[in-house]
Amino acid sequence: MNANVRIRQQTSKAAEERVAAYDWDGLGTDLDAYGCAVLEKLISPEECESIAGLYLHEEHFRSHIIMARHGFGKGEYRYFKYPLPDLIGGLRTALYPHLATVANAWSERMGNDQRYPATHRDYLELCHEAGQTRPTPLLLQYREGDFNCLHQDLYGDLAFPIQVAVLLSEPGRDFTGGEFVLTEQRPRMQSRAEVVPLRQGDAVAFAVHNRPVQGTKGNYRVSLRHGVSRIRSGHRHTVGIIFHDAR
Ligand SMILES: O=C(O)CCC(=O)C(=O)O
Ligand SMILES: [Fe+2]
Repeated sequence: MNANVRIRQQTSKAAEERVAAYDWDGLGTDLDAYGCAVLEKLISPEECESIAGLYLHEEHFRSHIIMARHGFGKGEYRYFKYPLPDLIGGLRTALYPHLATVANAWSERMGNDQRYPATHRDYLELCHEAGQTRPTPLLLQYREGDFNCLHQDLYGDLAFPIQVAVLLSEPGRDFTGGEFVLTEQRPRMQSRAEVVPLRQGDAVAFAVHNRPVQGTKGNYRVSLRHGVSRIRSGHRHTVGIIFHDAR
């Protein structure tokens, strides 16, 4: 085994262990109740700095999006290339099976036939067979005045229904404003908003587009969007981990 392979395996083991240490029953309960759940301190401040620092190194990325050019808001992001940086790839692989359990329960409750395989490798194979082969993990950068409009990260017919975003900057110190926001549109009802307080290194797992809500007459389906409120001052970086690949 060469040194690179060994380091990669250590990182993915470390990612698996850190992810397994969370209370997944509690996170599942929060996802069911609110459409989101927070994994506090998923990555260390040093790891946050080193991931945010990749932004300037174009060789890690396949594309660069200036949000204002597309009407997505204001700010910018870059999609990582394969192979993903070890920590991000490791977390994507390690988070997936826990989230797939929730995703499968949601599918069943919404009366969908879709079931998600137990490993991310098998899920990616389905994406690739469907022509969705481009990696979706991304690194976002916001400055004062920037914001991210409410949206859904869909990149083709296949969509894994839960995604994760990790805040790489420290609120109050590195930036102010810039809250992570989720909205939930209930059928024939007014929308509900959820603001998710995060510290540096915290991850939020949240519904990508739909989720079931338990009502008095069974489950109904709500439609979600997420975004970021205006950055009032400073700089804010996040890394987004999306489990389906893109067309
Ligand atoms: O910057 C954020 O907190 C949200 C980024 C985002 O839209 C995503 O990760 O999909
Ligand atoms: Fe997003």
